Amino acid sequence: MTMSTIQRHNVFATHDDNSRVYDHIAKRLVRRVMEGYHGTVFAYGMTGTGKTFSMQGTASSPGVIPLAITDIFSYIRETPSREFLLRVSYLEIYNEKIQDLLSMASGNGGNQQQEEIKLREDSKRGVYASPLKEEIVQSPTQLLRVIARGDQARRTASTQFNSRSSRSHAVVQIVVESRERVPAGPGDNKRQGLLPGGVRVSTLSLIDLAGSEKAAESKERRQEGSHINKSLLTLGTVIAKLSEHKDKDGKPADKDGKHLPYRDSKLTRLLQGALSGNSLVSILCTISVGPGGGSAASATNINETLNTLKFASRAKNSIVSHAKRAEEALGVGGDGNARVLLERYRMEISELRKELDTQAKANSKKDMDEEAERDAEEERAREKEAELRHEEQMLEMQLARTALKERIDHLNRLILSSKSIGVNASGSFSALGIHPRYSQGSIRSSMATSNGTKFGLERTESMTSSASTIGRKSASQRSQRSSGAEPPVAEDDDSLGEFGDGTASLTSQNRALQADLADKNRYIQTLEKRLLQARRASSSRTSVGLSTGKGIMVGEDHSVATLIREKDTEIAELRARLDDKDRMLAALRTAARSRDNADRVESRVESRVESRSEVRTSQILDSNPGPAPIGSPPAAPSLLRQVSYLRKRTKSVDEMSKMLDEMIQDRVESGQLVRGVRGSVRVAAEDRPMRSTETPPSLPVSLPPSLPPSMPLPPPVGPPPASPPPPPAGPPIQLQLLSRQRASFAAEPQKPAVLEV
Ligand SMILES: Nc1ncnc2c1ncn2[C@@H]1O[C@H](COP(=O)(O)OP(=O)(O)OP(=O)(O)O)[C@@H](O)[C@H]1O
Repeated sequence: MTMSTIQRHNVFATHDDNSRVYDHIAKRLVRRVMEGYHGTVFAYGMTGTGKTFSMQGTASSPGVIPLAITDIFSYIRETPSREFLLRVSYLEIYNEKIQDLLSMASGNGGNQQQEEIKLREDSKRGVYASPLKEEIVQSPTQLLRVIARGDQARRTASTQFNSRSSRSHAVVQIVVESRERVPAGPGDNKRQGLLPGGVRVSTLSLIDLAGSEKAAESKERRQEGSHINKSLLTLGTVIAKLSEHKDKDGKPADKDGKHLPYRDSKLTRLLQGALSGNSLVSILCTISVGPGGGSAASATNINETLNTLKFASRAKNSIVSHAKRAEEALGVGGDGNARVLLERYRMEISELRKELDTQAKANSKKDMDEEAERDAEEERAREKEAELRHEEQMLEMQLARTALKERIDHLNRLILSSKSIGVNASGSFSALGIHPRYSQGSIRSSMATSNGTKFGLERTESMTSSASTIGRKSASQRSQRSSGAEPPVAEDDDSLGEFGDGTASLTSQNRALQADLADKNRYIQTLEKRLLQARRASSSRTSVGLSTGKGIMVGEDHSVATLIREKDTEIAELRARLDDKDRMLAALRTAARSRDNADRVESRVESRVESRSEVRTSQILDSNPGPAPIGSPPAAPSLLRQVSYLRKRTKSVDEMSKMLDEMIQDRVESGQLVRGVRGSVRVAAEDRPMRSTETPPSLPVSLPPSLPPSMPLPPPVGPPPASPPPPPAGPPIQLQLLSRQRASFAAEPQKPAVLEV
């Protein structure tokens, strides 16, 4: 074979840059790869002839690999009807061992332990190295950076012909996955339009072979050269046989019909698919035509150049590509399809999208729930505010109710005071009426009731006893009735004729007064209800202020304020009427006491006359008088016993007077009473003189319930009687004074009282 017989295709000179070389040998192939064909571009030639320079190029003159990468992404940009996924691997065959340049640490040598990479064969993928790291790249820069990292790990060394000679075969594989885009429907968005279809997988292999070389000086270089030469020899053998023999089907085979020796080297084994016609192949053969070195070197270069040209010629004639576009793989079944990342990613994306939709729905539902929750919170806040407002209104109404109830209680106290006075009057005055000596005495007091507990109990007791004592007549009159049933209170005739027109009794007056007060209470309750209704009807908040002088002032609600003022006026009138009733009761008591005094004086005069008559007609001295029976006076007491009896009575009266003095002194000391210059005593709270029409108050006293009705009473306090009273038949009577708490009546300014002794 001479140079003239060698067919020359796309021969480039030294001054031709890499882009021109790429455009002629690789550009169309790369485009085919993007369309689904397998493609292989490798550089073959003697060491130092520019293989690496042509494949990688320089920054100013990029080679086939960077230009192919540029075209790959340009094609992706120009093909919107498809979507692509790119993954890249980078390996080297060094001394017939496969090294993963992307898994190796940077630097020359690759000392890092790696799992042995073996070549495997798959019906769909063909021959491939495994395990091999693949990196998915999304941009030209990223892809170039990955390849540059592998270049740094590639083994290079200085040789006789190249200061940085490649000592291995380097294989860059770019796997291109692509799939047709399905137009989005009218209701679909852009992403939903990317419906999964068949995925097409193709591989672009860019191989920078090590240069064949003659025996090197160093053992290492010789060993490397041996493996390099062996692999290149096998490659040449395969290509030579491919051009010489075909099987009956026209497929390349050796002369015996056996398969070609691809397995004799890792290089031919890896290039089996490409060399057998399953891939588009482009071979770049480099030779050195210029003078270099000595004559020996020139002779070597010539031989290598001839070998390269022979290789190129055989390859051109033998490598017949019958590559077909890769079938679109549907689904992810099988080992081959398992590598279709685009499908897997698409399914993963679909699943993630569903999950995203689910989360979006959940978020939407959550948002709705949160919005509902916010609405509920706002509603609760409004309800709480309304509740607080209602509570404030209720509190204001409660204040108004409290003020009203205080007035009601005040009126009730007035009523109870009136009743108590009546009871006490009936009890004490009845008792005084029963015992004329006490009713005749000068003890006069007016003690109003208080709400004290002790006093309440005493008052209750007094009221209980009043059922049998109220309105009783004098002892003589009572003794006349003693044989019969106790007359009812309503039949009390004491008051008849004593009270103005003489038609109404004290009880009747009390009942009328209480009925009147009950009516007033009901009216106050009605006013209270009207107040509440007015407050509820009012939309604006009203402020309620309590005025001690004017009662309740209700904000701007003049009608309510008017009602309250009217009520206050009625209460004031009611109070005035109560005072009038009290004065009327006091007048009744005074009249009853005057009548009792008259009866007692008459009885005392009769008793005194009888006593003197008996003294004259009986013997003066009685040596053995004997004890007098209890309950009846002695028929003929001796003078000495009379004297003794008088002393005892005097002592009893003195004791009672002493008790009263002590009580009055206590009240004077406590400030409740004020003693006058003439010995009179008045209530300290009294700020106005007692009117002449008012009845002097009487000191409430009560008799022990065990006191027998027929028991003689001690003499009244005051001027001693002209003659000694009949001798007592029993123990001296002890007056039970009501407790001091009754002095709290002083807090009632409307109830003036004067206590005189
Ligand atoms: N066309 C060219 N223009 C300018 N310089 C070139 C050209 N071809 C090769 N060179 C230079 O020649 C030297 C050797 O080139 P290169 O390393 O590419 O050879 P090689 O064939 O890869 O050798 P080896 O097989 O030993 O790796 C490099 O310094 C490179 O820059």
